[in-house]
Amino acid sequence: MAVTTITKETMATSPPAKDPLVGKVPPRKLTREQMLKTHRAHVKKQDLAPDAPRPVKQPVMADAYPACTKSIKELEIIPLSDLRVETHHRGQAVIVKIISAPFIGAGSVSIVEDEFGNVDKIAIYNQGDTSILSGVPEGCFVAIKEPYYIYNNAPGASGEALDFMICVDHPSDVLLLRFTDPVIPESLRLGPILQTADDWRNAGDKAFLEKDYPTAIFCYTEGLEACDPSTPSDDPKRKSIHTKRSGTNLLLGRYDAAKADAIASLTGSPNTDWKAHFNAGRASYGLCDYPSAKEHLTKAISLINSSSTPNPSSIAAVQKELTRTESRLHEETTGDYPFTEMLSLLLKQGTNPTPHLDRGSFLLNTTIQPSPHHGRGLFATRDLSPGDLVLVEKASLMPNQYSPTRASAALYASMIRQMCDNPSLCSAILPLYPGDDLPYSYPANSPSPGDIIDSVPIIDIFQAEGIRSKNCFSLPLATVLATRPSMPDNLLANGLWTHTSYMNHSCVPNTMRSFMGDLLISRATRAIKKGEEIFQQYCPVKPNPEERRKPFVDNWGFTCTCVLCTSEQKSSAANLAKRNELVDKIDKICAKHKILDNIAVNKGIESKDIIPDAAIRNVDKLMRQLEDLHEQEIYDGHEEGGVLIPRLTLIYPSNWLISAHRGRKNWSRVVKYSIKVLRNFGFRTIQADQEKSDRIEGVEWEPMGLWDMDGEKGQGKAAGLMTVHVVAALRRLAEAYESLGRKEMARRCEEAARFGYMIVCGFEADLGNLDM
Ligand SMILES: C[S@@+](CC[C@H](N)C(=O)[O-])C[C@H]1O[C@@H](n2cnc3c(N)ncnc32)[C@H](O)[C@@H]1O
Repeated sequence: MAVTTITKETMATSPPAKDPLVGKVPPRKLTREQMLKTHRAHVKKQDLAPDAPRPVKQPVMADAYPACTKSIKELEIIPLSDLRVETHHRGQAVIVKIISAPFIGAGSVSIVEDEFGNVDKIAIYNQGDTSILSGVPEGCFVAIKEPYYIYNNAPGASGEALDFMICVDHPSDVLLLRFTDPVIPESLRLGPILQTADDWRNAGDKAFLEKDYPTAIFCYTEGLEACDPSTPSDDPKRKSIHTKRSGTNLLLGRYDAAKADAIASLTGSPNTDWKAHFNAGRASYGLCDYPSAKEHLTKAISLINSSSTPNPSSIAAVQKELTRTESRLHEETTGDYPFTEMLSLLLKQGTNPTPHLDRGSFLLNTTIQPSPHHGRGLFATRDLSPGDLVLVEKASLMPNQYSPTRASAALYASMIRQMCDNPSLCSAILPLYPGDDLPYSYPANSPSPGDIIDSVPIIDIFQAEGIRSKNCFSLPLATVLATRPSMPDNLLANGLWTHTSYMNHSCVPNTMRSFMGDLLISRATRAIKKGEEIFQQYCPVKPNPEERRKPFVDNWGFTCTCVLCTSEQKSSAANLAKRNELVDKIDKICAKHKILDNIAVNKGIESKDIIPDAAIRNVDKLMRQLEDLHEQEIYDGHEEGGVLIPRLTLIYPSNWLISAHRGRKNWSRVVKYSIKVLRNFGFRTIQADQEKSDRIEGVEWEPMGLWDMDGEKGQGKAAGLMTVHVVAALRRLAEAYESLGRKEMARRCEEAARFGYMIVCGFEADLGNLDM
């Protein structure tokens, strides 16, 4: 079923303050008949619309509570009749049988019965489709560890009987029990449904053929349990069930389990062991563990070759996997990617492309270390030049969901499901910074999220949501496509890149991030020395310093101390206030005379009108006043080792003036204001220095000077901010020089624009995309 929307439809309503029932056993509950009748009516309605989208529950941080970290064996089993209202039953558990079909809403709601005949309702959230518990079939047994018993309707709602349920948020708080599990009370047990390992294996095979893979896994597991414990561990029956379960786990994307089963199925005979290594290799590939994949696949080939009758089709199948594994290893070690080919692949896929590219991650240029700014950061492991690839990382998680209202819920659901399915992922995801909102922590030296208890990893959904919100990125299908004016800019998915997540923020960073499918590409925007911290912009920065600060405080809980933010703090309050007034005035004039500009932000805004002289003069005058309000001693390189500090509020009027003059083919003015745009983004050009002497058009200029601004002296302090607007200004400059007959300058500007566009898009993309 599709994961589509976030809803709180089945969330408990908060009890009123001082509710006398809180902490007490309810005085009366719905009877078994009432409960089953209402539930069946819901299920019937659901059956009439089986394809209705399945919503996702969004956790509410105010209600956060820790996951159970104890084994079921350590907990006191209590009857359902002991459950107290709005209470987390720490140290206790219930064991119940599911006695109804589930109602699938934001979670799975079922009716359950305990060994004493007590009946209650249970809502299980956050189970993935690979788990039987996402469907909670009637007749299965579950243990709910440290159950949370809540109101299911508003207490005292007029005319309604009080209704309660057990709410299971953390997926590891509920265990699917095997039919013969000794924790199931004797009176509740049905006795084994099937008797022998062969019966269970056949049942597994049947479920497999019906493509009910979670049930197949359940049956194979029962089959393994039913194997005679006195038989040796290399019992062929046991081995064959492991092989089957390995293949099924591979199909479900449960690579950790698939690999463990493959290894458990090794017999010592090349005739069967090549298959075990083949499965282990494919599972390792699924886990992006390419060295291990190569090892297993190489072993598989040598085993096939050593058998008396090597099967050519088996060799071909393994060789195919080995070849692609070697390609991933090549990418991981060299950073060599066919980006243009990758883009064509994304575009070739038609209307519903999958963003998942079969590529490795190139991370060798960076390492995680403690940062003076916050916690841990990413640092360069070697000197990098402007434009160099800093890293390419394949998303650890990235659902194919580009609808803005659904993208974050889809990523949250995928995080939970993937960690349950592949517990080894927990070691990459759970150390990420979760923010400071969790009202509890897990004591050191005792089990905590990610640890395996009762055969499943402990997952805390509130912690996971904190990690999602502090570490995820939004992304288009490809950044180069997003720079096309014709592309809608609201199609954004959400993903998690666990290595890049360690990068701290700077408003004027030394790298720029772009995307290609599910690959995050980061390139250096200036020279970075080995050992230097690497920064990225968490979100596009606002020109106004006050507005700029807000998202970082609100969403990420920090105040930025980059050279731009600290420099701007030195401006007088009076100057900042006057700047705001001028910006308002300029905005009003510009809004009246919208300009034609094909850079990304102006998508869809077009005007063929010639802008009146008076408006141009006015904007020019106000812009000069605005320039004068940027104190030279702060912005013009007298402080901070000669670094030019961006003057972001001046960019919009400079761009407007470029377009206004371009409309009149006044090329010398286009040159003047394009150079101003570059300077206002913090780039020093030789020409910009000459600007005041009015010799703009007579000065030769070295385009690379744009990027390598200050050499050794400015190392780590340069503040040029690379954006698609810089590229657009360079193109305008090139066009203007061309029109003025200055071919060499035009060529150099075009070359600089291409270089900038490579940084913006992550690869050498065609500048023509900016006109599409
Ligand atoms: C994605 S994490 C970055 C890695 C983080 N430093 C860590 O130790 O895991 C984002 C968090 O890092 C912190 N952070 C990032 N950039 C920062 C900066 N420039 N100054 C202070 N804190 C920053 C904020 O707390 C933010 O919520």
